[in-house]
Amino acid sequence: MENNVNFKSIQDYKVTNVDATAFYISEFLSDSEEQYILSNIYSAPKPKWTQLSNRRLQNWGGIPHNKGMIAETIPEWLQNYLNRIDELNLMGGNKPNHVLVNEYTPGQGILPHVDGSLFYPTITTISVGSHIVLKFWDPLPDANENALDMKPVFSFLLEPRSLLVLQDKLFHHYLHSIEEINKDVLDESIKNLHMCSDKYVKGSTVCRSTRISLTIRHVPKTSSFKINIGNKR
Ligand SMILES: O=C(O)CCC(=O)C(=O)O
Ligand SMILES: [Fe+2]
Repeated sequence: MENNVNFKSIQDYKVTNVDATAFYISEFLSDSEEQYILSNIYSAPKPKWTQLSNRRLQNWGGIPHNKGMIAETIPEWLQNYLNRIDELNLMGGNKPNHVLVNEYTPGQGILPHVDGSLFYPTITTISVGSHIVLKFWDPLPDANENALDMKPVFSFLLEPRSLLVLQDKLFHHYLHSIEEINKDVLDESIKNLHMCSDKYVKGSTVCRSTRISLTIRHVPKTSSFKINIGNKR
């Protein structure tokens, strides 16, 4: 399958007008790759989906756990994209080994959170099917565990077929969320608009359709699970 972008270096895609560190690649995937990913995700058996209250998801590569992850083989259609991410050398020599697929219909989203210690601190996200706006929040210094105070600081437009990379303070410090709304206003809070296609015009409102994200990360501790069948000794 053809690769739309000839990378000189991921550094050429750094989002320079926000705190460290984000990279954004518009058109990371071709149209046919996007269709290929969508058709594979939607042909997964129904039990592969986990339904949450505000989205549904698929786990590939295993279920991350603080004691580690029992590694499951990633199918070839998906491994292909993990290899593409691996070539960018974003995970300190570790290979991406886990993919969380999230599906959001218009009006669905995800509450502010940080991804936490189960993962090597690089998040890579491929978006397909629709755009979405990812919003970042600064936790306030007097935040306590009961009521987490935070203020919105900026947002990124994630176009279909794009790749987003988050590291450093954008992994550890700022929370990220997707608002549960049907359309997004492309206002001045969106800091990567200049890196997006011209079709996304500043000040306009864009209606969401169903978006799938593939969050590709490295889970540090993995083991393979060996089943002993018929050997009781
Ligand atoms: O769908 C996205 O881009 C965000 C998903 C996310 O934040 C997560 O899975 O931790
Ligand atoms: Fe997240």
